[in-house]
Amino acid sequence: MLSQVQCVPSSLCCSFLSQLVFTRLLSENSRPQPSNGASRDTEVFFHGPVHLCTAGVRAAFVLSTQFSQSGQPKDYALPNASWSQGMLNLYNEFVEKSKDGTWKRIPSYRHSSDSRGKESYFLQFLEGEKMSKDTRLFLRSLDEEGLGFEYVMFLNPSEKRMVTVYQPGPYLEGHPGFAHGGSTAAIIDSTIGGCAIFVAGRVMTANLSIDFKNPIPLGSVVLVDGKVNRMEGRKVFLSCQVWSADGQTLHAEATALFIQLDSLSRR
Ligand SMILES: CCCCC/C=C\C/C=C\C/C=C\C/C=C\CCCC(=O)SCCNC(=O)CCNC(=O)[C@H](O)C(C)(C)COP(=O)(O)OP(=O)(O)OC[C@H]1O[C@@H](n2cnc3c(N)ncnc32)[C@H](O)[C@@H]1OP(=O)(O)O
Repeated sequence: MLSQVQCVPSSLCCSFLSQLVFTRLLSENSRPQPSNGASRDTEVFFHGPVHLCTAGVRAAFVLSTQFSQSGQPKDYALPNASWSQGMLNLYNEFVEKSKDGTWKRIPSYRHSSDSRGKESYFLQFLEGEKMSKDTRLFLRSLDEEGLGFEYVMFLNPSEKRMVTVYQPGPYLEGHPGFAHGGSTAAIIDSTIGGCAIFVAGRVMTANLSIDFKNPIPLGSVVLVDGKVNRMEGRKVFLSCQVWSADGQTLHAEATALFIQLDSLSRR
């Protein structure tokens, strides 16, 4: 139990918010705790050569693979000490909205294979896929908390909508002090990709068009709000907006086309 409290910034300990976060952590984590008092998410590393095959291109990488001490994959879509107060506020807002089932927090793991069987919405996408234990999801590729993509997604199934509470870290810098546009494209793609997967199963991005309206300061918190607008045969049309946490600044607007795949194995 102590290890879970340590995930929450100490300044929050007496606040109502900390109660919410703490309660949520307790309810979402029923995994057994380590007996030695160490954090459940203490990281253990090993190194080994693996082969990554993508679109016919083969390359050898040496990667480090991360596991929680309990042996369970770490869910990165839960609060950690790098999350700002603004990030926690938005997270708690959507956790509240999830209590009646309208919204659903999407767990997030470092490896695609760790997601298999854990989230029924995405089971169709993951079943039958060839997934290596040693590759990493791009947005979860950094070991240190807070340096890259800190985010949590919430799905609204009836609205075919996904929101991502997102805090870009310093390794995503483009212009000094601001997030690189490519990182913004990546979080948009992943957010609407989640929507597209929900409605259509296996999909790939065919087109993504982004208007960058206002730069995103590093360390700020934004809400990436994407939804499916319509499906025509195999084509899934989506749109997305990126707003500042206070809803006052529109950072980016996007439209996208995803194509439903019959099978990834043919490529
Ligand atoms: C997000 C997390 C949620 C949580 C999930 C939990 C666990 C999940 C674990 C892992 C999930 C991983 C990632 C999350 C998901 C998404 C985020 C990343 C998504 C990407 O980052 S993915 C990489 C970039 N992506 C590519 O690397 C695609 C390269 N590309 C191709 O592989 C082909 O190009 C393809 C397959 C797209 C289509 O090929 P194809 O042969 O199947 O289909 P075809 O060409 O026949 O087109 C059929 C109809 O679409 C029209 N059409 C096609 N392309 C168009 C275009 N660009 N503009 C306008 N119309 C277009 C045609 O005109 C025709 O239209 P019509 O039927 O009317 O004639």
